Amino acid sequence: MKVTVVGAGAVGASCAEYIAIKDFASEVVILDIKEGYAEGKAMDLMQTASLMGFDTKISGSTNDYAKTADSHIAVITSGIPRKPGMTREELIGINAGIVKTVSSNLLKHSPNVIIIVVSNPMDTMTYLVHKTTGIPKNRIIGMGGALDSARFKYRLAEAMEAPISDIDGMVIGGHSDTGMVPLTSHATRNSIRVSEFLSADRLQQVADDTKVGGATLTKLLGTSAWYAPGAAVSSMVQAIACDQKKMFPCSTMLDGEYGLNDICIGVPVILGKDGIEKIIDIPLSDAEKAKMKESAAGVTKTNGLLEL
Ligand SMILES: NC(=O)c1ccc[n+]([C@@H]2O[C@H](COP(=O)([O-])OP(=O)(O)OC[C@H]3O[C@@H](n4cnc5c(N)ncnc54)[C@H](O)[C@@H]3O)[C@@H](O)[C@H]2O)c1
Ligand SMILES: O=C(O)C[C@H](O)C(=O)O
Repeated sequence: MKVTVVGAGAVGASCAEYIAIKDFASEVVILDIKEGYAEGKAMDLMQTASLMGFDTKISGSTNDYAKTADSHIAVITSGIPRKPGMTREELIGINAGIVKTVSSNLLKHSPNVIIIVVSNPMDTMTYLVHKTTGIPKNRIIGMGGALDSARFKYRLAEAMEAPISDIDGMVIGGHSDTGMVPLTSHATRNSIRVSEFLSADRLQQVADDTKVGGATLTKLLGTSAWYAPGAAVSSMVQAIACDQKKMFPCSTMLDGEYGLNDICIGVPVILGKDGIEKIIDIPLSDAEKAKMKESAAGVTKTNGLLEL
């Protein structure tokens, strides 16, 4: 199983590291446009192999896509991250051109590759890959909900003073500061609804903190986060590589599900060897439906900025 990670920056390197440590892929190729950068990251990571106990072979490439040939899965992390005070949507001007070129180059050498889009604004970048490559929708997956759900569980555990392993919960909708829809009414601690443990006000605070999770970290770090994003991507790559049939909220092209069409937005899907094997259309409350509709309107507005 060969995996390519485009972008050897913070998220790309973290993603490659977690994939290697989990030791399910035979080969990871990291590619970056910056001369020598991917090769350096790959060599540094390979020098952790004997310490961390993995056999995955990691190599680097400076913009040579021939080295990515016959990849099963490719992760696109290339592009600029936001700085404190910015929204993800403001990155579209630079990142759209990068994502378009990168996805086209990947497909020249790996025509059957499954693409995971990470670069922001992620839902719109996922839509762009659909519109410009024309490959089947099961092979284009946007990563956002897996990360947002991990942050939701972190905030729920914090509020309940509970171990995170007790918590289950999911965030759907657009991967933006205002567009995320944390499903507080569905979240549980060991099968008991979290509303049994937390007041409505505290639950609202958890949802609000979850939605600005990326912005909070960007303010603290001066650039956006990488550990949890890298871990989220690696879990999705593993689900596909190992045909796990696991459920993650992912950005996917909708054809009527959730009452939405011609939009990529976060909804629960099953990930297995074919990529997105099923979209799960769960019943939402009227309030959640209204939030999802508003979120979709935001993503559609950003999609309108694309030059297709
Ligand atoms: N979807 C999510 O949940 C999520 C999470 C974290 C970050 N992100 C996004 O991921 C992107 C990367 O973030 P980062 O922190 O790793 O940034 P970074 O600046 O650390 O790394 C980006 C890398 O992309 C490379 N690059 C630029 N153009 C390229 C091209 N044409 N081909 C190959 N490589 C190219 C750069 O040289 C750089 O090394 C950003 O857009 C960020 O907003 C998304
Ligand atoms: O917040 C960002 O800009 C990066 C990423 O989308 C995140 O949620 O960490």
